[in-house]
Amino acid sequence: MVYVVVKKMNTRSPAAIRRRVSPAQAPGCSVVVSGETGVWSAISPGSGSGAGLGDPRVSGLISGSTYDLFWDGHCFKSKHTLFYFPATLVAFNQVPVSIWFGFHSLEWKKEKSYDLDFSDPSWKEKYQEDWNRRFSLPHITDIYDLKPRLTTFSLKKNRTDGGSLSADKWNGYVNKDDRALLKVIKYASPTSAGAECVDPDCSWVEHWIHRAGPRKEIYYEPAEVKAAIVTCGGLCPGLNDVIRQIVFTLEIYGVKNIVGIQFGYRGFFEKGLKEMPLSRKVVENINLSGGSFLGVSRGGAKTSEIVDSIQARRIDMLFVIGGNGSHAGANAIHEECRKRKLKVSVVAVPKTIDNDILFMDKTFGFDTAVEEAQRAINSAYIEARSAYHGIGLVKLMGRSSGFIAMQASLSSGQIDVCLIPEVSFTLDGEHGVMRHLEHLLEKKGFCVVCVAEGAGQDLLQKSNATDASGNVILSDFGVHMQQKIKNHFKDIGVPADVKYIDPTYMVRACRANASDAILCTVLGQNAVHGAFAGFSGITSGICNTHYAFLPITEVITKPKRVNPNSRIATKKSPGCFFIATRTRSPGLTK
Ligand SMILES: Nc1ncnc2c1ncn2[C@@H]1O[C@H](COP(=O)(O)OP(=O)(O)O)[C@@H](O)[C@H]1O
Ligand SMILES: O=P(O)(O)OC[C@H]1O[C@](O)(COP(=O)(O)O)[C@@H](O)[C@@H]1O
Repeated sequence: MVYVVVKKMNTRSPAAIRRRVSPAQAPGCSVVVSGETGVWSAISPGSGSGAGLGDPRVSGLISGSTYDLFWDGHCFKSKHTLFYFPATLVAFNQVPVSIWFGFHSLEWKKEKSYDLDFSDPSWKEKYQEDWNRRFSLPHITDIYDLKPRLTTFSLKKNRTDGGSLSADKWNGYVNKDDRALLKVIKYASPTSAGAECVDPDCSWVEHWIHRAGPRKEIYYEPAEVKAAIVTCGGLCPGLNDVIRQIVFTLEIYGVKNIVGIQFGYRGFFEKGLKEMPLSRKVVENINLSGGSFLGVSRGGAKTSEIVDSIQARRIDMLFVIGGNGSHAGANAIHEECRKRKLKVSVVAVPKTIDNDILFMDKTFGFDTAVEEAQRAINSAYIEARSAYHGIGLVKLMGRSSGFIAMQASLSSGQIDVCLIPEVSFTLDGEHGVMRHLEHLLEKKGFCVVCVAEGAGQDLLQKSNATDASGNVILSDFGVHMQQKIKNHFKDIGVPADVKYIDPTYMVRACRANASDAILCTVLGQNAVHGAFAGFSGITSGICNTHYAFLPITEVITKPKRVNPNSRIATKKSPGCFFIATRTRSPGLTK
């Protein structure tokens, strides 16, 4: 299966940055890349003239056929095309193919370089080899012939007695071959609860990822390093904690030149946004408040200009704290630095209250957001409980993933209905949400509903509008629900007192809670260890309870989403349920 991930491109100067692949290199390869209608920037036949969105050949391509992909001199046979946030500039001929790539990065991966043949006795080795290749970490020695030096980050002083090694042998560093297992359950059968299987027998297959932490050898002279930190996307509790830890850890290595880039990627090219010199003294107390000390922004990512700026500023290490979009940006910057043969380490730290980053147990800020969301739920509950036929309605963030709504609902124990983007439902009719609310008012006299912002989008009028980063601007489902409930009960002549709470920005503007603060500390430290170890194009996360480094290309293939059939999603706090399908009665899912 070939995945092509093309994300959020602005088309300001596409012609200047097209990269052409010769059709002659792809004999017999029948096209191409697919994507979401509406965000294609331009598609043109071989001549290169832009055809655009309405082109019937494009619709034909998008309508679910199977195509092969030509990339990098190879024709990859694919069984599925599939994709996510496309918007790159692609031009094609029917056969053979020619593809131009737009200036924002097109990340692609071969998920498998072959079709797995389970009758082949060595299929497992092949699978694991492929996995190891995919999860290997890009390193500056891939393009440079560099010798490491002994680290300046000493752990000796941290040793406590009682270890099995003598003091002179113990060092506490992470070995470059250390790995953590991403998946630890051995399912006896594909029918086991939550089973994720590679083959039909659900054989045990090891999925190893690289362990994060300080290495004994480093690839930079700390005294010569200039390190920069940038925070992008939306706010998230803990941003300041991560900035602070990165600065502290850089200083421990001996770095003197640390700067903050203001207001996201924008700070790289917007005149008037100066670098902020950072030091322990400057960042000492920033964790005491929410927000980002450096400022954040969406949009404006022009990779080549950013790298020009990195070059001009002589930055050696760039720490990008952000979500899926920022990671795609970080990877594009890393690739561009490689192309220009710059010795720069680009290391990301996953940030988003949505908790939608692949492979991560959780992203920092998520816990805090859930905790904060519960205050709103509790208020909605009190309002609903105290009113005659009260209906409390809370809208929480979660563009494409309903983790906050789900966790806040489960942990509060006060929610009757939770609607998330991953589960479709109807509002009207026998099996609709409204009928269930009627039933709740009749039985209990009140009810509380929680909706994620991305829920029910198929029931609303679609908008093609996007924010500055290219994220689709969603229709407001919370407001829609509020009106819908009011109108419904008015229509059926049943009194209902609806109280609507939208705490979205309060949930993410607050300071990190204790558990997030610890997560931020470790993630920030590990990001610095990763950069000094010479990795670039990586991210630092917590996966299966272990701190790990992952190649960015793997974590941005798609957003992590709630599995509505998972055991956590189906574990219900008393009275709470998720609308399960269009056809089943919500009442029956209880
Ligand atoms: N595919 C991409 N390539 C390069 N930069 C990107 C890409 N997608 C988003 N960005 C940039 O990353 C930054 C943050 O993206 P955004 O989607 O707003 O937030 P998040 O990182 O939280 O997902 C923005 O400046 C945006 O322009
Ligand atoms: O109003 P803004 O700043 O665009 O943010 C809204 C978005 O922020 C989020 O909470 C998280 O976004 P990020 O992935 O950028 O952190 C989304 O759920 C929501 O759609």
